[in-house]
Amino acid sequence: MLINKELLPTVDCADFKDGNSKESLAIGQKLIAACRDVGFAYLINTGISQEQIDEIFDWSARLFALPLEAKLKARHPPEGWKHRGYSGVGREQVSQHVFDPDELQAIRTGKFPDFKESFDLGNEESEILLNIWIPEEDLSGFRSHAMKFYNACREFQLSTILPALALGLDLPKDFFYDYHATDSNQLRLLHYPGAPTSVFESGEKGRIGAHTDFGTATLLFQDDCGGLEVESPSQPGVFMPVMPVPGAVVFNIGDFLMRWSNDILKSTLHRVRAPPRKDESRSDGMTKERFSIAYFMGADSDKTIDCLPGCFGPNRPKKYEPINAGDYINRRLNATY
Ligand SMILES: O=C(O)CCC(=O)C(=O)O
Ligand SMILES: [Fe+2]
Repeated sequence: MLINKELLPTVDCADFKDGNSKESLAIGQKLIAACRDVGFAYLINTGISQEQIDEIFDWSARLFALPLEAKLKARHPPEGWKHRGYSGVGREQVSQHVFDPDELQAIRTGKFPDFKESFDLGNEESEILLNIWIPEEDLSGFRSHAMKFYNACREFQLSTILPALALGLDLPKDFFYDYHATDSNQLRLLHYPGAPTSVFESGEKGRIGAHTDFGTATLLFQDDCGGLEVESPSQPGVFMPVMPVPGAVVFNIGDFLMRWSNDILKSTLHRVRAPPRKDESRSDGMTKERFSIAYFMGADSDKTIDCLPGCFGPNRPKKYEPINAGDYINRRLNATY
């Protein structure tokens, strides 16, 4: 069996700088190779400091520890595409066209239902999707700190991720900017509560079912609990643990970029299971809670995309019609809620 290190390539972003050097090109090429071969990578030296990450995890813990009535003051609207605010345990169940059959069966029979709560936010300037905040008096300071972290992710997306993807695909460095200009991104704080280990083992509860992400790409920050698993590129149906690595951010691409690339880049199935028991003799029969934070990068809803230059040709015809980014994402979001 592959060990974790071999499963996910590590891309060191330290030398990317302004994206104009041969080092930047090499980073882009390594990132694209990871997207093609695995769909996932560990990124290091992202410029988002461990201090900033620890700080937002502290805020997340404070938010989810609030009484339910306070969290419900920022309740997520019923429409799936309005991805803002608080969703309580059991509100959302991820759905997927390409399930592995066991997972599909499990969801159909009510097994491994997602046992999680989440809080979503995005660009404060958006006129289409307004953020929904818990009142300041219930969680003073959260709004400004959450936006600070959102902006740090956005800055990394603009300074490094989008140009690196473009360079790795042999496209002009600024190719993706035009499609990601209006900031249609989403920061999602996730909390998977603790529970008796037996309920996870029996399938009465799960954490997040196997799915692919919808958008362009995702940054995923996880605490030290473990449990994230990614489908092995060489063994479909086999899920490999993606251990938390201090200082590393998990990166993956979503279905939108896969389609855009004519399926050259892979949007890979992943899920969160209860972490394996570490030390049986000390187990108190409980699986501990887990926190994670995802930053989903999405294309502007008014942009229409056609197959990326270089991803089609006489031997590789275009597989898909052009599609409007907003239509595509909303169709997927409405299916989960
Ligand atoms: O919690 C995690 O580590 C994964 C979350 C995830 O895959 C998602 O929200 O799309
Ligand atoms: Fe995901």
